[in-house]
Amino acid sequence: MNEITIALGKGRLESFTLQAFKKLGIEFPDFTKDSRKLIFNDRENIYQIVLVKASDVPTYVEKGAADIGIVGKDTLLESGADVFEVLDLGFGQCKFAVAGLPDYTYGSASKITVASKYPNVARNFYHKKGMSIETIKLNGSVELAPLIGLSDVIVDIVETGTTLKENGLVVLEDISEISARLIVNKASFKTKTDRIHSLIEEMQSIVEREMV
Ligand SMILES: Nc1ncnc2c1ncn2[C@@H]1O[C@H](COP(=O)(O)OP(=O)(O)OP(=O)(O)O)[C@@H](O)[C@H]1O
Ligand SMILES: O=P(O)(O)OC[C@H]1O[C@H](OP(=O)(O)OP(=O)(O)O)[C@H](O)[C@@H]1O
Repeated sequence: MNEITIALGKGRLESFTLQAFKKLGIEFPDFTKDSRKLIFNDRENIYQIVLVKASDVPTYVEKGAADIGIVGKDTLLESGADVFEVLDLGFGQCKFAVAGLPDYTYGSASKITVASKYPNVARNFYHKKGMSIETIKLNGSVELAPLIGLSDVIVDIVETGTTLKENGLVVLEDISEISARLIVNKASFKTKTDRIHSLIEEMQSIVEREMV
């Protein structure tokens, strides 16, 4: 019987997650290979991973469809989900930044337009600076926006900086660091205490070991 359901986003965090569980002796079939299957059980049938769209991980965990989730801090911040964020897993590192054309300055414009996959993050960042903005929600290829006049700047993820560079854009301001986080449903944290606590502790020990 599966005791713990784990929501994981299809994409960049899959193989890191699989490796992390392997280090704990929790073995899943290699779901990173092309497959349309969405549910995978570990060898001992204690854990079940459900593969969902990355941006839906907080929803599955908040609603209790999954007990725990592995999700980028970016997605977690944007969602505002009511979950426990229990551990920084250390992988999936990148950062949030404001980017634009090299000569762009905020100047005296009364309102700037910001294109982003993360409109809530963008709004919060500018709100703290005391600036009001108009957000334009995009779902990808965000770097195009300032190039073709859709927005003044973008708020997006920067990892290697290649995408910005290849499109003639630069980081104008850093916002915050991002990495993958372990999140837990609030009710599961109470009802499945032993299993979840020991998983968090074991995960924490491998994260600390990797940092040395
Ligand atoms: N270069 C990068 N671009 C995007 N995300 C990155 C990058 N490097 C690390 N990450 C992290 O990996 C997480 C998952 O990224 P992935 O591209 O799989 O999902 P997504 O961008 O949310 O999904 P989708 O591509 O379906 O919109 C991100 O939420 C982020 O925390
Ligand atoms: O700094 P870099 O290493 O170039 O990585 C950053 C890029 O990666 C992400 O896009 P993604 O690949 O998820 O594609 P998308 O345009 O569909 O969001 C992000 O939105 C940037 O465009």
